[in-house]
Amino acid sequence: MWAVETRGLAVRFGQYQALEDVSLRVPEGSFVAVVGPNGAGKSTLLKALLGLVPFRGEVRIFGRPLGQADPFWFGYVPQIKTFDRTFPALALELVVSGLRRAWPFRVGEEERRRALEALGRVGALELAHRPLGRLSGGQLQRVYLARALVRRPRLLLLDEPATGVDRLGEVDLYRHLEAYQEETGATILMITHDWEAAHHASHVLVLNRRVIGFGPPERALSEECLRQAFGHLGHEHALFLGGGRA
Ligand SMILES: Nc1ncnc2c1ncn2[C@@H]1O[C@H](COP(=O)(O)OP(=O)(O)OP(=O)(O)O)[C@@H](O)[C@H]1O
Repeated sequence: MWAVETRGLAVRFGQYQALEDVSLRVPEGSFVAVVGPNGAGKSTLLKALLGLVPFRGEVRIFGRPLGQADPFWFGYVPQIKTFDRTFPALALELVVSGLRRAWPFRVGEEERRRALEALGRVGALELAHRPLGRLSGGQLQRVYLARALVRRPRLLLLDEPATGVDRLGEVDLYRHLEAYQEETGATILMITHDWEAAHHASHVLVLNRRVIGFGPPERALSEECLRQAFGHLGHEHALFLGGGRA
């Protein structure tokens, strides 16, 4: 079964065409790195899959039209660069909000247990009772990941989850994701600007308003695809084509 299937997906913001004719079939259990230049429509694609932006075309999730998909199938880590740090809440409450459709003003025992387990899973148990405003960028990323994992999603959509995370934390993050995937068989789509991470994915989607390439890293990240997506081969890409930084 396809975890995600899109046909002719298109998103327009006023006069601006952010995505055009995106047709994709993502196999269940795959780990897809989504790459492309700034403004390529990567975040917009994830939002369309979540039904957060209006689109034309067809989206099916695990075989069902998007409108009939169970919201609890999805786990989402948005870009958190614009997070409001004055928002008065504890990390634990943010994680519990992943189990609800509304903000949890009271946290039940079972919810607390599950939230603590999710925080433990991403190595952030000690952050549970910290106010969100006192977390570093990398710590906040972990808490958001715990929030996405707490509902044990079949489809995990991650928008640059390693932003603000140090190199060691990044390796740790990928380890947690791999462990979750191994345990549950979940499908993961992750937007990244990290070529090394893309190289380790099972599939790479190279996006620039349209699908430039989709397939195993060695095929999707061919020189031709990167040239089409980025218009040139910059320093990083040349490095990557040389076999990555590992
Ligand atoms: N709500 C919106 N209203 C109007 N334009 C938008 C909206 N959201 C995104 N856009 C535009 O659509 C284009 C794609 O944006 P998107 O955030 O999907 O790109 P991206 O590939 O995720 O970029 P980045 O790598 O910089 O995060 C951009 O030109 C952006 O300005």
